[in-house]
Amino acid sequence: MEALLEFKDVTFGYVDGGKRVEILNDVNVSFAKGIFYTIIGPSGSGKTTTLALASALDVPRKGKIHFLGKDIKKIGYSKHRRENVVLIFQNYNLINYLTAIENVVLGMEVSNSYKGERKKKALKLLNDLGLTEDEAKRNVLKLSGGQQQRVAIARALASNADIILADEPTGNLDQDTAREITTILQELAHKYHKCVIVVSHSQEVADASDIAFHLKNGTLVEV
Ligand SMILES: Nc1ncnc2c1ncn2[C@@H]1O[C@H](COP(=O)(O)OP(=O)(O)OP(=O)(O)O)[C@@H](O)[C@H]1O
Repeated sequence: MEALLEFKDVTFGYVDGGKRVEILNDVNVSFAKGIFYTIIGPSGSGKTTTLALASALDVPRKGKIHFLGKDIKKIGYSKHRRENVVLIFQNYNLINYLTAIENVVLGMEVSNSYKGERKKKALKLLNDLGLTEDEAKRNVLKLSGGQQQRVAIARALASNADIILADEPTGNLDQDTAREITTILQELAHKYHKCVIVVSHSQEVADASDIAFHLKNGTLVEV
């Protein structure tokens, strides 16, 4: 299977009190389209840091990250961030004073479609993810947590990025809603052919994924 995103001997750490603390040590891992991955591991092991590197919010101290075989340094970190990856967070990160549709439209490229068309496409995505038209037209603060996370997922899908990164996307949800969102994350990979990489503390989310990695002592190991 063709690798979409590859970590090649990636080492990264932070300087803490004048001392460098390595978080990832020579990590080699590759991610493909159409697959739902999870990264689990103890608190502070570097899961969020791994997503930050995948999205070029941070850059490796040693080693390289490739997108479709090309070093993202050569692609350009901001281009990679803008075009190839999109992030979903535990607290949804929606714009509070806008409706669900308007939030999804914000995730789209402005390029050549009219605003009316973009709104229609946003409504279709929200419908596909289980929101009614009435809910889609509502201010996002008047939606439940699970519905807000669906809006965040619709916004991610609207972006056309191949890689969807999610940091604890079910962390604020009750068990049933968390299960529904997990099923949607699975669909992002299997139905929409995205490369989905989810950081989670939930064993249930890990069990639902195609490939689960355990991050411990600076290394990712498939479990
Ligand atoms: N900007 C930073 N500067 C210094 N240290 C940092 C910085 N960001 C993270 N760290 C440290 O790096 C380590 C890994 O952090 P990270 O957030 O990646 O862990 P995590 O596995 O996602 O943890 P959790 O499960 O608690 O969210 C932690 O010890 C953290 O304190």
